Amino acid sequence: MNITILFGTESGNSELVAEDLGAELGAHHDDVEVRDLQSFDPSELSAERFYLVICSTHGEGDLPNTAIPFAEAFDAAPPELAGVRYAMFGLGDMFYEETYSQGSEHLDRRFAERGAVRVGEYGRHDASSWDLPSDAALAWLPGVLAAASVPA
Ligand SMILES: Cc1cc2nc3c(=O)[nH]c(=O)nc-3n(C[C@H](O)[C@H](O)[C@H](O)COP(=O)(O)O)c2cc1C
Repeated sequence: MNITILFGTESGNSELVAEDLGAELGAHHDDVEVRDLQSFDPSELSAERFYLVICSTHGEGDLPNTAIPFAEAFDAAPPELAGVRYAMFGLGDMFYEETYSQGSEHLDRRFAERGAVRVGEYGRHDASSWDLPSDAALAWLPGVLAAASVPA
């Protein structure tokens, strides 16, 4: 399975998660790439790959800096995403209550509106918890791979 891990971050946590997932998946799959959303064009999304999207929340439930150019490009030229499968992992902080983890949801909504299908549980990490973001993501990963029928 060809896997692309996309991350949107502002202070680096999502990038670290993406790199740790990439290292884990790279041990079992030949074609695993980790890409920052700020240098990934929406037109690159393909049904030939499986996507793990890792994205934090900033401002008041907003996208983090490196996901903003992607969202703007997406809105300017919404891609056709029929056949595209992805899993979503949002980083946030329950301290923010009603905007908890909403950054990733801005991407999730865009993907769904264009016909992509989310696979597996919607993963989340709460910065107010004792868990490290990568530990939470690595615990989330096997269920997603099983749901996507990707060998672990
Ligand atoms: C200025 C600021 C605003 C934030 N706003 C929110 C928010 O509205 N909702 C939320 O769930 N988390 C919010 N967070 C928490 C971050 O999403 C969380 O710390 C996350 O782990 C950061 O990941 P990153 O380093 O990949 O950007 C905010 C953090 C900062 C510093």
